[in-house]
Amino acid sequence: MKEIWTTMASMMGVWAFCQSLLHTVFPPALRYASLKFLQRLHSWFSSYCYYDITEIDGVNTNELYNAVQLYLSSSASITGTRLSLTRGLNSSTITYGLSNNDRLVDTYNGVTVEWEHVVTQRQSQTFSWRPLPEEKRGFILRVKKKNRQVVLGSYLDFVMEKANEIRRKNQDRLLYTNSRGGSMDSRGHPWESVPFKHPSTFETLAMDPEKKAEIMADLLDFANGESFYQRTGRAWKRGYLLYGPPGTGKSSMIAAMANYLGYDIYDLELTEVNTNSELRKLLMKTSSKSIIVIEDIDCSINLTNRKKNGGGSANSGGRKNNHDAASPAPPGANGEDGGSTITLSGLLNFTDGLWSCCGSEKIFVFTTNHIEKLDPALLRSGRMDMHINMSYCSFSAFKILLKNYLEYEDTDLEKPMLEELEGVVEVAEMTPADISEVLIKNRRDKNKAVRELLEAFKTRAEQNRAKKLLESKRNEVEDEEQEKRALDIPKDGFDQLEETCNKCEEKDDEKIH
Ligand SMILES: Nc1ncnc2c1ncn2[C@@H]1O[C@H](COP(=O)(O)OP(=O)(O)OP(=O)(O)O)[C@@H](O)[C@H]1O
Ligand SMILES: [Mg+2]
Repeated sequence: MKEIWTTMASMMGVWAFCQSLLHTVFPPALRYASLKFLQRLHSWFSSYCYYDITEIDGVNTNELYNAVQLYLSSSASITGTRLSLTRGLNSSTITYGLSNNDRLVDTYNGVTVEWEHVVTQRQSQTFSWRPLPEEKRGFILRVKKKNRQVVLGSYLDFVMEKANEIRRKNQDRLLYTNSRGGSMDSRGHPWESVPFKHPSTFETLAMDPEKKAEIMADLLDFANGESFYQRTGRAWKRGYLLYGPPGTGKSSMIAAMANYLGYDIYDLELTEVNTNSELRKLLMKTSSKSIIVIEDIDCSINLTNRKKNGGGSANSGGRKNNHDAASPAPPGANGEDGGSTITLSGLLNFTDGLWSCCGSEKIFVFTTNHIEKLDPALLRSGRMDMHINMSYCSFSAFKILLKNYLEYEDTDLEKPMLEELEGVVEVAEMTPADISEVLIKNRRDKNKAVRELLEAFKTRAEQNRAKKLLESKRNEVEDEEQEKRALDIPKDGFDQLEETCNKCEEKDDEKIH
């Protein structure tokens, strides 16, 4: 034992001597150069290569660093007694990651890589416009040299993609609005956002199950259709027009779509947008995987006809200063696109032009209570690919409401009652909103709720019948009056003609005499 200690002491003495010799013989510059040389020598002979991914790249945050951190948090191989936990802004989920100086091995397409999280103290605060954190953080990726191409070619893209997916899954949906008009916030963002927590889903939506399934399949095809859109040369976007009377579930459908696909919603208030270029800027600042909504489009802008100038009843509830693209621009307007007003043409470009595909995977949804007021140009396929009629409550939709509000199944209701309801639901022409009000009011007493609804259906059905009768009578009377007028016109004309002829004859007679 004593011998070992003696040997160790003498070895340390030799090491200390060598070090002091090195310090005196070699100046610092030479020392640095030889260190570099040794490192190079090591990298030549080593079968590995290393990539540094630092948290801050110059003065900007390195997106890849954040992505790697998020990606590794999903790794099944993360173990250990010390992990770092994070909860991001607008997120209700906690993610965990590698803590300082920990390592993790990952495999991708048969290639093994090793990640190390390195945290060191920042030496001195260099000058910077914004204060830098005291710690320098980064990842070192160790890869076998022969696998370098795989890592640089596709692994890092895969990491970024996976991280985005995790971020979306962890993050609450956001609802954006442009209520600030065209002005931007300090980060140059024209949209304001709040967490989107609407509980509407396709399950809670009362509508014909077949129609519902068709819409869901269409949405899913869209979301999974990247390669299809790429192959066919189409921008990866889709337009839906939801039309129907108030209270039939158009807004609820939008919320259900967002919840189904996990997309954010941009609720575009057209009346707050002053020019086409402002509209374009707003579009540029929308993210991928989002639904851009324009509600009550017939009330927001004059959309009667691109070719005609202004006017039109559609404008009555909307803006006064808009004009059509084809109409002469008012003084001060800079022409069609950069003009000082927002036009239908600008809106069409917004949904279908080159700008509509900035970012990708976007859904446009327009809603209206009056489809007949919309310009056909806006409705054509490619702009509004699917027209969804949200109409009065059908019997199948009614059964969904019964199930949602009263937890009723078909079999819970007696057959005569069910048949009676079936006979009146559709003629009553009540909206799901009307029906749900009755159900909410009586949800503690299911039988009372159904009885009250049946009464409401019958009353409304009766009112509708009376209204239709009155209307047909009014039409009959109008037709009769029109017929009479049609007969009157030639008669009046004939009387006038006869009178003129008589006068002429009298004059002729006078001349002869
Ligand atoms: N099809 C439906 N399924 C389930 N609930 C519905 C449906 N339609 C309407 N409702 C209920 O009625 C309320 C109003 O519906 P919603 O706002 O979706 O109607 P809307 O068609 O957008 O009306 P508006 O044209 O006035 O904007 C919602 O809170 C929802 O609970
Ligand atoms: Mg609505």
